Amino acid sequence: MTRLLIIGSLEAELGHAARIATSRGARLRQADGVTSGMALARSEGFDLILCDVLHDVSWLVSSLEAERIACPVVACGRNADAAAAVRAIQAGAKEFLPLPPDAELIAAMLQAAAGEAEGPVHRDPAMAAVLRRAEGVARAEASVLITGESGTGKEVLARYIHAHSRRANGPFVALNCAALPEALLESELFGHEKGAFSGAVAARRGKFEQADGGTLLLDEIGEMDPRLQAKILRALQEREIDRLGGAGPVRVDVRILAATNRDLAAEVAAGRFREDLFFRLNVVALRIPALRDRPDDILPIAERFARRYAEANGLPLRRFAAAARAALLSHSWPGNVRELENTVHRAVLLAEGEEIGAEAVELHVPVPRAPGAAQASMAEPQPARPIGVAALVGRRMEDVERDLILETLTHCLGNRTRAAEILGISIRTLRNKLHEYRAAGTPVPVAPGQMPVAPFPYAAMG
Ligand SMILES: Nc1ncnc2c1ncn2[C@@H]1O[C@H](COP(=O)(O)OP(=O)(O)OP(=O)(O)O)[C@@H](O)[C@H]1O
Repeated sequence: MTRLLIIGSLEAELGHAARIATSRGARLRQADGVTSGMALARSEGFDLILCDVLHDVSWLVSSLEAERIACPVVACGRNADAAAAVRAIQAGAKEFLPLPPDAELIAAMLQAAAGEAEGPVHRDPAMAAVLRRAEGVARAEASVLITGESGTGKEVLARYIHAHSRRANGPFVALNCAALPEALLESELFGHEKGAFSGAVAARRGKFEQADGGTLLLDEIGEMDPRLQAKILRALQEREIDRLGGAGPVRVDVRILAATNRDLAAEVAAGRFREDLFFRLNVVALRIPALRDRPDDILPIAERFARRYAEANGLPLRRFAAAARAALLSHSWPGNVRELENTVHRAVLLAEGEEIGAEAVELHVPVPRAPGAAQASMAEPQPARPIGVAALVGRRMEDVERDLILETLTHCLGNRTRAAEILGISIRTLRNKLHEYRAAGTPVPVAPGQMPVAPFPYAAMG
């Protein structure tokens, strides 16, 4: 079930959008303005926010960013208001929804916000066995530990378990435990009262409370600090949590799924992960095989992505030519399904002609990892031209940053959202940097279709 927040009056067209959304199963909340909308976002957590352009979309997006509330914002406005649409996208809105709303468009938005609504694609017997087992345990209440290399589909499997569980109508909330420093992770998990620490300007419900009645996925749990591991254990055993600065425990009804690409048993043996928590989480263990170990999945998953990215870019659906299929099957996919997704995305944009040919399928040879580097670094496509850090010595930080940003953008065919994701910076930061580079006369890559007259992939202005 998608949790939707609408900011704006429900009296006119937005009311119609709200009715379509609820008829498609969304759970709806409404706020009259961005300030009250922010207050709801802090306390409840949403999968999607629809904001009327009559309100300050830019303030909303930057406030969400500043408070690290990850939630896509779709701006909406009257059909003819092209300038408002451009302003909203520039302000960081993910999409623009013209009003009066189109029912199919709303359905597609809700589906995209709910994540993998289509479920995992599979043809290989190895993956079929994992999914059978997942379905079997879905209806139980036990915790499940999902392991597998980075990008194998651990979150997709967690959503699948949630969708087949008795909690399917409750929220599914995911948190990446490696993405935040310990203090922030703690308040993200358990919430805090206003003034609990400097910077806690308003009370905020944590992920445990947001997931009440549903499922909480703790992704990359192997990275969690032992002190927080103890708090998670308490939440599992007592079914209650303590907000930071809170007056007393809060009861929560949450099923925990945990995912990791580490060998947690080895982490326990090394004294880095609590044994009691490990046993508690590991009641049921599901291991997703690496993509290279389930070759029959490669082509069906590639076809799903080819369809998805053709639709998203308004391009015709094309089949893979025989040579392209052979190339996909011969690669070892160190970045697993995520790498396949990036490769197919690029191929869809690069392909010319009736079919997606082998020349559009760019496969990158992985760069050897530095000792101790997180495995997650293998998830993203590798740089086209591997460079050792030592080779950068003597260069200015600023120049290296610019080259990295532009190279990543080229690699993403000018897609800024994707580039910002890979670089780990906000779209806004990326946009500001690109403005600077352009102002200094450096050409900046643009996405195909964005600048029809400019030669791809570089345009002097974008
Ligand atoms: N079987 C599948 N069918 C369709 N899409 C899939 C499948 N498995 C993974 N994906 C897609 O591949 C990408 C990576 O999947 P996901 O985020 O679930 O991996 P992960 O193992 O959780 O990654 P990480 O270890 O980095 O957290 C996502 O875009 C997801 O939608």
